[in-house]
Amino acid sequence: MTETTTPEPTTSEPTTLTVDVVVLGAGAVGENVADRAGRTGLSVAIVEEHLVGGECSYWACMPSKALLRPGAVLAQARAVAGAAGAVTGGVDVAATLASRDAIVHGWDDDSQVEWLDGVGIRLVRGRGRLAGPRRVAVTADDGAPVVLEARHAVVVATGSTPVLPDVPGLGDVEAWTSREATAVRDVPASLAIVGGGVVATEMATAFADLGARVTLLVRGDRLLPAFEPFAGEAVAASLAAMGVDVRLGARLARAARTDAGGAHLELADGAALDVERLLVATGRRPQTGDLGLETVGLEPGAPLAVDDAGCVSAVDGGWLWAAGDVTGRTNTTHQGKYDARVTGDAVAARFGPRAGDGPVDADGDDGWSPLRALADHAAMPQVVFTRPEVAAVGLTEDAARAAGLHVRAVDVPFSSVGGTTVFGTGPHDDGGAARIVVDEARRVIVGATFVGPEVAELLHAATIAVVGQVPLGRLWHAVPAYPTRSEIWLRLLEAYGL
Ligand SMILES: Cc1cc2nc3c(=O)[nH]c(=O)nc-3n(C[C@H](O)[C@H](O)[C@H](O)COP(=O)(O)OP(=O)(O)OC[C@H]3O[C@@H](n4cnc5c(N)ncnc54)[C@H](O)[C@@H]3O)c2cc1C
Ligand SMILES: NC(=O)c1ccc[n+]([C@@H]2O[C@H](COP(=O)([O-])OP(=O)(O)OC[C@H]3O[C@@H](n4cnc5c(N)ncnc54)[C@H](O)[C@@H]3O)[C@@H](O)[C@H]2O)c1
Repeated sequence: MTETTTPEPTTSEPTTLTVDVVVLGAGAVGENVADRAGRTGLSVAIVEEHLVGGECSYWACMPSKALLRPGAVLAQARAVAGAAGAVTGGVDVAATLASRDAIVHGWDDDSQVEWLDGVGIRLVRGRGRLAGPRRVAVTADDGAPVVLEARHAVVVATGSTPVLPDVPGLGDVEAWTSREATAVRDVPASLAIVGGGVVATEMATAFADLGARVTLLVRGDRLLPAFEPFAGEAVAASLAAMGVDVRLGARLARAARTDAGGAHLELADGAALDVERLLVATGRRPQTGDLGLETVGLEPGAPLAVDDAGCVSAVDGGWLWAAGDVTGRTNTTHQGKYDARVTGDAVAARFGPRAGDGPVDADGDDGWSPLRALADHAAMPQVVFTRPEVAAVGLTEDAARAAGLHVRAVDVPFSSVGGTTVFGTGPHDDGGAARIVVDEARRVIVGATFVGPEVAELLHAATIAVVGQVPLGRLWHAVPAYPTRSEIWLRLLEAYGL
């Protein structure tokens, strides 16, 4: 379980470091794999080419939520009589950007590096590539080559990168991805966003709050296509009420740089617009293009398909593992970290000091083994921090039917709940709505969606109900407090017929 270093005689030769486990990528997922495997006594080295903490801490979850929170608070205050009068202005742009800077620690990862040091994980800074079985070659930041040899396992947690559509002229307009948007210093007067998913809707909300004139160019016929249709409809209506120009069925055909340095955009239907900035938010792909996958017989660029423990079973020997965005299996931090805990524990169970004490892939008493990421199949939660927020877990009605389940969807508006009156509703906000999707064969909830202001915190109850497969008859005895918006649960069960 020790770490050994073999310095080579000349500086051009690589230094070889041998550890039990090598983790490639120190985002939230890589850090959690390293922690879970390392806490059992395995020696772990983690390779990171940019900042320890990865996308989520510096360019994704945290800065985007910092940009969104002030507008959400102001909107909610405006919805409450007695508080509304105290709101005399809009979002304070300078203070919001300063708060974002503080939340991302000024893009400095000292505190996370300190944490790695504290738990005994060896950080190797630089770009890593697989160089055959159990070997990772790193070009360190100072240019010195390092070879990491893993006695037992290499875990890939290199995340994902934005996918840019093939639009003529896109390269000339220096289009933003979510990185530039979340790190914004000068808010553009006008911003066009291509995409209708999570990044597009969150950034449209944030930049409208920050004072930009926002145009949303959505290829499809609705926003947030992965969610229940009423979610995208509510967000589209709210964005329009905020002054965002939401164009459905809009295809960007061509882009060109304007004399002023902005972007001239031509749409497939012949319409055109000039904007100061263009943000492209058209999805992400697993980051496996330049990882040396070909040295272990895998195809570069493809997601690293894993089994429920996180093992890349296409590679012989059980030494290659992966977790997080790079697997194409999850696309949120919380679910990636869940996979990381499972994978770190599975690696420890297979190779750690207690390996051999018991079966490594045994199911728990109820079939839910801690060494298998089963929630990925049945109960992934996600919150979209738009206004209204969208909070969903499990299957949509359509997805459940496509999976062959005989389901019934039950819909209830939040206006039916006393707690909503106290919480407050605004002029363009009716309080929102909720849906549960019930598997009629088992009378359990397989999906739930809440749409409304600050519904994020309502989600975990639904996640527990879905993972716990709590029968509706038993849920009936879970009494929500009055007057809270959790009474939506009572209304949903009544609407079902209890
Ligand atoms: C704008 C935006 C907002 C988001 N908001 C949320 C949110 O609110 N909630 C949520 O749950 N999810 C959110 N997500 C998704 C979330 O950011 C990702 O799911 C999460 O970051 C994935 O974590 P990861 O560790 O797998 O990958 P990453 O965070 O991408 O980490 C991978 C790390 O590997 C490093 N790396 C890659 N290749 C190499 C290499 N060859 N050598 C060395 N290092 C390498 C990278 O530098 C990076 O640090 C958001 C995403 C975006 C784009
Ligand atoms: N709050 C959160 O949990 C959160 C926030 C932001 C991002 N994320 C995650 O980050 C990832 C990336 O987000 P995203 O919004 O970029 O992806 P997404 O998959 O959510 O949405 C992509 C959108 O782009 C559209 N699109 C795809 N190709 C296109 C093309 N060629 N032209 C025009 N439109 C096109 C799609 O129809 C879709 O509307 C997602 O997996 C998301 O879950 C999560």
